[in-house]
Amino acid sequence: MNTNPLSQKAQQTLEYLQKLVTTLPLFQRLTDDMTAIQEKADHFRQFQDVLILGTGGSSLGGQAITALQESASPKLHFLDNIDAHTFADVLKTVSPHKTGVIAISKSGNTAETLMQLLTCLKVWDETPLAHHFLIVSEPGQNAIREVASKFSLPTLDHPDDIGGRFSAFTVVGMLPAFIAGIDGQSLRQGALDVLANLKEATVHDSPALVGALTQFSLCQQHVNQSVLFTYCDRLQLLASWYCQLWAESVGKKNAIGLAQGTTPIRAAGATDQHSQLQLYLDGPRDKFFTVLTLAQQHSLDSAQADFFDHPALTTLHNKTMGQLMIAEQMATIDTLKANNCPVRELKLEQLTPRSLGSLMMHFILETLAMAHLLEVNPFDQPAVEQGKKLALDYLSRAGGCAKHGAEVLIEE
Ligand SMILES: O=P(O)(O)OC[C@H]1O[C@](O)(CO)[C@@H](O)[C@@H]1O
Repeated sequence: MNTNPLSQKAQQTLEYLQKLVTTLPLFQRLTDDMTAIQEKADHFRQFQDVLILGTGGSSLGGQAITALQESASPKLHFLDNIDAHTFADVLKTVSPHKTGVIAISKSGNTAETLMQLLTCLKVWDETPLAHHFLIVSEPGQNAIREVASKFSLPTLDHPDDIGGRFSAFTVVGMLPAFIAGIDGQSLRQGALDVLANLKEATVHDSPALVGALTQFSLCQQHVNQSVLFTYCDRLQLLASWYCQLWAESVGKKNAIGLAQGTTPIRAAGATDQHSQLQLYLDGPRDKFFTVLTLAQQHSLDSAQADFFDHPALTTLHNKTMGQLMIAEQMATIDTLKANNCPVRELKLEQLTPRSLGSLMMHFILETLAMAHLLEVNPFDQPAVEQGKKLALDYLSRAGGCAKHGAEVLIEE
């Protein structure tokens, strides 16, 4: 019997994950019928533009998945904020008669999403609303369902037993995926592939467990930031999705009130080599790096530079942009290693719906494993409620914004 405490924790965490696979709704629903979602998606595919309202887990999964959209239409606009300037800019570019609007909110009570929806309903008031709008929310009574009922808007159910940040494989991610023409079944298959491997895994060959254990051990040594460096623009939104998943799941107090968690950070290669890398290599040794790379980068025609003298140009001669990207991703990994920074590479042979599904499921499992190791509940987010209540309180009090010196510009 192994008496090393970390080995024991590892074994318990693996058993926890393997049990979750057979019990947790998130994993059970991966083979659910998607006919109703596909039908709604077919309807929305007729539009030129589709606005997807919602925030956090009701938006980020869809954003990460639809980054793989190949077709130009319909154009999807994920509006996940309440910056009226951005909202107005998008509204200027779309014609209500040619645009569908989908509002997603698990709880149905999120102020930001409700404000977005109420704003759109006014703009679309000369269109048949039931044709243009769709509401996705959990069953039962809530604010967004009251709006749906008042305006006779069609609805789809968000599963009530799958939390927002874990919902990318449900209607929340699948509906945008189908609208964008992405093969949602393959995406789910990628997730199922990872679960099948987990069922057979040991503590030594479960990538999710090994990833969580590495980060758990490092965070005992005050390495409490987790940088996800993506070398592919289409994976930048995956990094945003990952940040919410990780932050809301592991960043909280444990049963005896001790603050736990590591801070997720997004970095985009090669761009952020010219912005953040200096700090990463030379600054505080408090970061763990995951470099997400592609084995094959997209390539345009090779550059012609043999008629120049400067070595910065001649080095590029006959080389493609994809080759430069591959060289840079390798160089970043090796430089991090050379500077004794803890780093791992997650390499995708190809970026497809199936490989993306596998990657997302890997991160979900790694997050659940980390929460188990830290002894926190991965499924709640108690601390954010305080700010939500206060914001509504300020909103309802006249002059509340002035307290912070903020002003609201009202445009007629
Ligand atoms: O889907 P909902 O209920 O609108 O919530 C949106 C997001 O808000 C949060 O509750 C945090 O504020 C997230 O956990 C969630 O993904």
